[in-house]
Amino acid sequence: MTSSSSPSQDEQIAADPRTDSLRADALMEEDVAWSQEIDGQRDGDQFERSDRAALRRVVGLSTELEDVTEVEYRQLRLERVVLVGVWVTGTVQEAENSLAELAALAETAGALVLDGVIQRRDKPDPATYIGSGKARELYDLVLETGADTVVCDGELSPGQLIHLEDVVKVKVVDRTALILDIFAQHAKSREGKAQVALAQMQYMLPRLRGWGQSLSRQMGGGGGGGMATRGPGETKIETDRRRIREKMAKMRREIAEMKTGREIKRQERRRHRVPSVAIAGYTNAGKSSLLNRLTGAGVLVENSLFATLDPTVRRAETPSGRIYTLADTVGFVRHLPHHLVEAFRSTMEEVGDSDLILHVVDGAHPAPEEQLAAVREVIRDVGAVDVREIVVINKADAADPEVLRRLLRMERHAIAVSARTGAGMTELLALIDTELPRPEITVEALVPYTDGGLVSRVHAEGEVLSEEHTPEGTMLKAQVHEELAAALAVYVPVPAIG
Ligand SMILES: Nc1nc2c(ncn2[C@@H]2O[C@H](COP(=O)(O)OP(=O)(O)OP(=O)(O)O)[C@@H](O)[C@H]2O)c(=O)[nH]1
Ligand SMILES: [Mg+2]
Repeated sequence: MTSSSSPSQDEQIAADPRTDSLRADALMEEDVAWSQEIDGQRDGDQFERSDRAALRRVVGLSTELEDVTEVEYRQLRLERVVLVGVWVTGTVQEAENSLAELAALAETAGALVLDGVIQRRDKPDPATYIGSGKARELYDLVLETGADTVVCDGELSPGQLIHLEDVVKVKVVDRTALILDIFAQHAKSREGKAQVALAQMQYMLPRLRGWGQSLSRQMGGGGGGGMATRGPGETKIETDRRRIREKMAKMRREIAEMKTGREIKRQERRRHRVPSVAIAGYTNAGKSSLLNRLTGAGVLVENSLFATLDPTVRRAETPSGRIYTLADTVGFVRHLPHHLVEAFRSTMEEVGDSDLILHVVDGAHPAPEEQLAAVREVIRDVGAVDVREIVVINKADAADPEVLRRLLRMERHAIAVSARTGAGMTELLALIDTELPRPEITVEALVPYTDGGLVSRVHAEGEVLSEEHTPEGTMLKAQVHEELAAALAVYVPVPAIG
């Protein structure tokens, strides 16, 4: 149909007979703004489509392409997607934010976002997620944009995926699958990879029939019947299912073993009573940037969602010289797939186990309050309700000062900082110092110079109130934790009986 060198755009224009005559003009346009040009000259039918559409178009969603090489690169290996959301509750702004986030997720997964629509409904359609009429309009949009995948903003049942695929004639995936895919791409450690693989298998198991298996659709209701009614395909699916279950069991055993190693390290830290601070927060809030800024850790920072999947723990020191650990954690997202919450529970327990949570929120995001709420929900989920929290409002350099004021008013225990410029870091460090639990036991001990290691420990793990070098050894007065107090007990001078 076309002999041009940039096939997909041409094809998609040419494929639509209504725009065929516009093709030559469109090709002369230098940039990708062609779609608006064509929009302006649409025939009546198309205007009507947008008029009657309860499918509300969310503007500004298309992936911004920086240069031609990127266009070619993306077209070679990436999927072209159209997003669709069902807007059940809340304001239109909230619904649009959710779809904008889905667009960011899709881009993080490597897709090119062509368009996005939302439909207002009381609840998602049990058969096709969006209403069946709207599903046919979605099919038009798929044709028009040349998309090869539709991404739905929710978790769809296996049946909904199949039925919607039937109508739109391209692959349909949901938010859960998308997030699983990103996690799979980003996991680096052996444990992280295993956890994601396990979550993917859990997700796949009930959907095994779904993927292009017309057979399962013919079988209909629940696949009752005995051997006699069972086709060869069904047997294959059952075999697959059994294999997946076996793999999952093996994976669970492996994960349990890997977890032990991390547990031991964590207990070691606990035994030494090193206070721990966990940096938690919504994905892309700037958690890794903050860790880097506070400790020079050199952790990967990326403007993409879920850049961090493997928890990093670094040693840090308060201005007063106390040692503590600072842990970077996996980012949170609204509607975090249940399987992933389970898979990453052990990682998130790191948050629950800490003495202090630095809850990082992106002050420059359009809806920081929603992010705060979503993160708190997960924190509650992993049972970390009793841990003290400092809300760290990040990206103060880019945020609207009015929003910063609003957040600071709302959150009693909050501080505005910028991990990028370093603004607010001194204050944050001081705040961490005051919030970290202090050792409770006051001791006075005369530690001989032969046991200098113990003096160093008191400095690192406790708080030295006074220190004096005498001929017999170091005279220390300090606040220490129980174990250290026990170690010092032998050097506590026995009061003279007078
Ligand atoms: N303007 C501005 N941008 C920032 C600031 N802190 C971080 N960023 C940017 O925000 C993006 C995300 O930063 P990360 O530190 O990777 O965020 P994260 O919370 O670790 O993200 P995940 O690991 O993906 O959950 C990067 O592009 C950073 O450069 C800041 O204070 N100001
Ligand atoms: Mg990170």
